[in-house]
Amino acid sequence: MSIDQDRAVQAAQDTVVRETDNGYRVLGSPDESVTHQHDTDRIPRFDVTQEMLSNSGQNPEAWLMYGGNYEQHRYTTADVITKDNVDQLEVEYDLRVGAGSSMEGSPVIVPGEPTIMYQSNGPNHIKALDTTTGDVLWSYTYAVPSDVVLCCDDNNRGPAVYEDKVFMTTLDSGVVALDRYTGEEVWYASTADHERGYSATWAPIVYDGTLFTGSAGGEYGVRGFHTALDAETGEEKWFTRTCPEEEWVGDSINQAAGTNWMTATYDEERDVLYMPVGNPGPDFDGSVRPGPNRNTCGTMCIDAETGERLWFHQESPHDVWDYDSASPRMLIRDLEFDHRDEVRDTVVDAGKTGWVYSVDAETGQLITRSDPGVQQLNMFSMIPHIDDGRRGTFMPGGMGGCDWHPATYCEETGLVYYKMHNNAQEAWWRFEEFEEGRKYWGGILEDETEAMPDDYNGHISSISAFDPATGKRMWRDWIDGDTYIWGGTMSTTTGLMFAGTQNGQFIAYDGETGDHLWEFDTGEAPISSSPVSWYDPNTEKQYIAVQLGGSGWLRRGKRDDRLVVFSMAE
Ligand SMILES: O=C(O)c1cc(C(=O)O)c2c(n1)C(=O)C(=O)c1cc(C(=O)O)[nH]c1-2
Repeated sequence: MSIDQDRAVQAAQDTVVRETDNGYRVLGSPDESVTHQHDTDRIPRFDVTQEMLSNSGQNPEAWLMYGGNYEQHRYTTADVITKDNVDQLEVEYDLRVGAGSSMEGSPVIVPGEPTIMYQSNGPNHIKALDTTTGDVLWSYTYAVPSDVVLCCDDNNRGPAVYEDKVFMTTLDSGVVALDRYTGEEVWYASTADHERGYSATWAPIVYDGTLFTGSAGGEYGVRGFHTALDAETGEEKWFTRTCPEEEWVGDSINQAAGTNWMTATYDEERDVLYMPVGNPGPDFDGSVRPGPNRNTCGTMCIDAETGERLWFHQESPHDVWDYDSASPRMLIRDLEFDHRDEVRDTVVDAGKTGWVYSVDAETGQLITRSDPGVQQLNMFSMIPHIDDGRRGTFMPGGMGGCDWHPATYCEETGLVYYKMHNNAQEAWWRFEEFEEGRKYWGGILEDETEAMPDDYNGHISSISAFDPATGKRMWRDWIDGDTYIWGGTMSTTTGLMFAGTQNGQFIAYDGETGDHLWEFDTGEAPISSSPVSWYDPNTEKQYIAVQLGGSGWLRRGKRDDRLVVFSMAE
């Protein structure tokens, strides 16, 4: 298939390379935001309605939001690809996107003639593509200011759509709304001051004309918040701080962190949001913030209408390990807890601790905590010292367990599938003065091989299937050798589960047994993203799209940024 490859990299060619002041990443952003238009007439003109969004998870032809549906199941009802034929999956096209940047995102698929994909990547490039040909119809690059500070790369994890617009969070803690037919800017809203250390890296979510977005910057002593904007105008509807002032000691609330830097889950029946919440600030030195540090490292439920905080489930009280709990929450309705003779709507997540938690959607009470997904050592049992020279080894290290990586709930198998990081780290605790816009860690983490526990099994990652009702681990696949997984999972109604590794294997698993049914070799391009899938009646094919390229905190792997689309004819 011939694709105009130049169009795909055009957005990247607009960039000028700059160093961020923390010296961590090189940003390539133009001085002014740029739109390139190509065949914009090819994009069918119709509103993406609330009804379409609400039905996204059940519509095999769509993937209309980050998690596939508001419950964030990352599951498709498209059924052309099965356990029997998955080994015949073929590459439909392989597009270089040319940003040389973080590729952690997950595209959105709007069905139509033709079906359109909105695909974004760091630093704030977004494109509209004709999914049948791979042609870029427009592209847009946001002018990221050069003084943004980022803990973990210039990430962008995906767009959101609503009616005639497409939305993207921007690295300077903002949201930009574009005309989804032309790629032209409609509005921009800043949600916090990026010079103070705030940023934004996740995909926003829209319900009934309201866009929900959050805060990143937990490593810079910011104060985490969630906010709702009018999707039509960008005007603020409400703004809620994550951590309650009355439950923090003294001034420590001003650097409380507790950011929510991954996409919130919307519960259409209760009209509430379940939000992942990260570490308290500073990350390691807990002595300057006595107490449990509510509401950090856990799940927060808030009223979507008012922003009022309703309940909080904490996974690491008074955290000193950087145990963010960022992986998107999955809402599983009417989950049967046979051993308790109960049926509950349940919010499921895994934190960096390495456990999967099932909590009651109504009250936030813990129902089940799973078997561990990885090896655990010294967690919560060490007493951190801040006098120089004292340090401690703990496992999982600060990368998890499960970091930001989204999981999938397969309605067919009834299991949830989590990627987890199996590494030990050493933490050094030290006192640091807070300075606005500078890293505020209160210590450092080191990834030393001597720090590995005696019984370390040598595998950096595992991927596991858990029963969310019992917490039982049904299977676990230890990833071989020195490679690891740093992306999300996706499942299908035919019982398949897909995930990619950092040494470039894209794997189709039998969701029931964990057997590898098919592997695609990307030529060592790492996979740091989460796949999506859809069926296109125009071509009578099911597609799977996955972004390739480097990512985030680990910053390993080639910056070989591509979008690969696989297909299977009916
Ligand atoms: O506290 C925060 O605001 C925040 C933000 C981010 C981010 O925006 O990517 C990460 C983290 N924390 C973090 O703790 C972390 O481990 C992490 C890994 C990654 C990545 O992209 O691989 N981002 C982030």
